[in-house]
Amino acid sequence: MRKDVRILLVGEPKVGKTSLIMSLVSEEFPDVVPYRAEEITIPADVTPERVPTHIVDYSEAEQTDEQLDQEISKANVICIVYSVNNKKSIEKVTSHWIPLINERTDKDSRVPLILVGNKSDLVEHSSMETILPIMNQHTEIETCVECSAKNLKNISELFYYAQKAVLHPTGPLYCPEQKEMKPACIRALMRIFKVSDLDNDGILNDNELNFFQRTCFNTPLAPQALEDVKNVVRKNMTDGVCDNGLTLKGFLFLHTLFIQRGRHETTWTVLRRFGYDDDLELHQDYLFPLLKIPPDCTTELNHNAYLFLQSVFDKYDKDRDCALSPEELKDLFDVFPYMPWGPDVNNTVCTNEQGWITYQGYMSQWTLTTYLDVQRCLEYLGYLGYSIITEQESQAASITVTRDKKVDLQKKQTQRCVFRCNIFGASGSGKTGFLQSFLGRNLMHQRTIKEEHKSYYAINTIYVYGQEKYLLLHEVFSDFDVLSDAELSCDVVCLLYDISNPGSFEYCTKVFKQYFMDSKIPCLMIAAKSDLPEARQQYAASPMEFCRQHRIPPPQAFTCNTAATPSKDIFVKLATMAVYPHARLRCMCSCNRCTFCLCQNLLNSELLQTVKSKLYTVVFSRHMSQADVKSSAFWLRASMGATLFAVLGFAMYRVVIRPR
Ligand SMILES: Nc1nc2c(ncn2[C@@H]2O[C@H](COP(=O)(O)OP(=O)(O)OP(=O)(O)O)[C@@H](O)[C@H]2O)c(=O)[nH]1
Ligand SMILES: [Ca+2]
Ligand SMILES: [Ca+2]
Ligand SMILES: [Mg+2]
Ligand SMILES: [Mg+2]
Repeated sequence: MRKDVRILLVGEPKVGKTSLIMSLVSEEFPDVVPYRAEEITIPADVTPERVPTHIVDYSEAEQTDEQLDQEISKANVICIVYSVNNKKSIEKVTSHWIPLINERTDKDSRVPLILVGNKSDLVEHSSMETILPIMNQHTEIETCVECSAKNLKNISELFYYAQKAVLHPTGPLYCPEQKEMKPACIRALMRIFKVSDLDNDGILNDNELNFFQRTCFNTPLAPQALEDVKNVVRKNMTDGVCDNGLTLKGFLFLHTLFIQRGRHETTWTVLRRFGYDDDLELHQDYLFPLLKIPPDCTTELNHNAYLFLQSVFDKYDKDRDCALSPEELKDLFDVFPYMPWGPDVNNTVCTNEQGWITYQGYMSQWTLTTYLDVQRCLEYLGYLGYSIITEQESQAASITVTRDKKVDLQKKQTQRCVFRCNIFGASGSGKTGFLQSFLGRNLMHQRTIKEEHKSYYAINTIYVYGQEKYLLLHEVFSDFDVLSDAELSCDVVCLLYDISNPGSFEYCTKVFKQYFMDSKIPCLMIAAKSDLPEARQQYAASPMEFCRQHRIPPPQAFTCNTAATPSKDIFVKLATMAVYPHARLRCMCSCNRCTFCLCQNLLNSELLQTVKSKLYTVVFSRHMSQADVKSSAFWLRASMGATLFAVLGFAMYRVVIRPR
């Protein structure tokens, strides 16, 4: 809504423009007036809509055509004044004033016009017969009014209409010829109905109506008023009220009624509360509230946002099978102007046997959007009416901006819940297979995925030391020239090669040397397709040697060519490395230097005793100094902290390497 209103009065000389203004201000008819009144500003608190209002006079005797043009382009609403006892001044409305104004304003942003018939005290008859056809012909005419500056009739009304024409224009809402609401208005009200229909049964019951009323007008409806509203609808249509609640049809009828009775400010209040601007588009400020994200920080949904999204899921999972069928999904996104999730989403998150997005998959996808494109997430939550339903200031209240990653590293702890793993590998090395196994899909299943529905992301939850985290895998396109910052900044790097393809390891070594050798991001080498016979890699060092030279954990065998669902162990390892990148694991036997590592959590527990007795080892880190390496006579490598759990029952990877 506009923050102020500028009303311009135009018309033939001597029709009484200046007198109208003076009468409004002094509440009495001035006998003598100047040609042109000074511009006056009425302060917000004395106007009915509480918006400062400027009133501007025009006089041909004092102003040039250029000055008039300027005033026309500055005006928000123009009153064309004629005198009811002066035929010529009426003719001039259509022959001169309307065309002049239309020429000076562009078609899309036409200013509303008000036809003002002054000096009604001088005649018995009304000019409406002449005026109504003009009004029907020119849709930009918002309203017409007859008044008298002399006996102060309809003066304040005139200015109120003018103000209202700017603040609550009927143009976008209603088509007077068809006597019905315009499609854009109906669409907006349908969305509002759907958002307000909290249980998605197609009816606004008393609770939902009261919530709606409270959100829009800040007061609940009295029980009697609620009944009255329903009775009005009942009287006018058969299916407007159902099970003692308002149907969509009834809801739309009510608004048509408001508008037809000239109470369109009611409909505007509702529309604005739900984020619409004067063109009935969702306002940019509504969809994209300000949210500052400093560099090296990531974005996650907070607890309340997950609760809200859960309620949305429950609302649309009508058959309660914990998955959204295509129809249910379509129903959910009905409040969006477009379908936000394409078929690739089904290959980014977990689905059920039918290939439908499960509850877990649904939450994962929201988490992904929040992480990768928080603006989009804000937009989506806006369509769902997040701020209205949760009674928050804006969607920004749903987002946690995490602490700077550098601080996390320094303090050696993190509150984050979402971690990103970028996967590099030569073309055909099995990256997609790796991503899909994270969603529990083996090779057989993966073959059913259409190329055009493929996703370069996979996200799922994983437990890291008993805490649920989201791990986001991203397949980096193998033919890159330069890597974007997003592809370089992640929490853990996966270098993946195909053990059966002798040329595929070299690619990993190149990527590693070029981008990650000197970075602090932990790296893990994946020996993919481990079900196939191993070929000797065409590279100076074997993968094992390469890893040792560069102090990264040894290659991890992986295959998704299994009958059952692929194992999750590798993803637990990755997630652990991502969550605890600082875990410069040292000696776990008796050196007491394990100040940072995960075993700190376990120090006092029996678990550690078990670990100690079973594994007198140095868990390897590539941040470890040469001295550390040499001093250990016998050491065993495993992928960082994951080892701890690996020993305690998980499958474990161990290599014993002779000291050099
Ligand atoms: N009877 C009657 N006379 C009016 C009314 N309004 C204005 N007049 C008279 O009409 C004459 C013209 O009024 P103005 O207010 O100067 O008209 P204007 O439209 O401002 O004229 P310009 O500034 O020359 O364009 C004056 O003599 C007013 O007293 C009215 O409502 N009734
Ligand atoms: Ca309902
Ligand atoms: Ca379902
Ligand atoms: Mg004047
Ligand atoms: Mg691929």
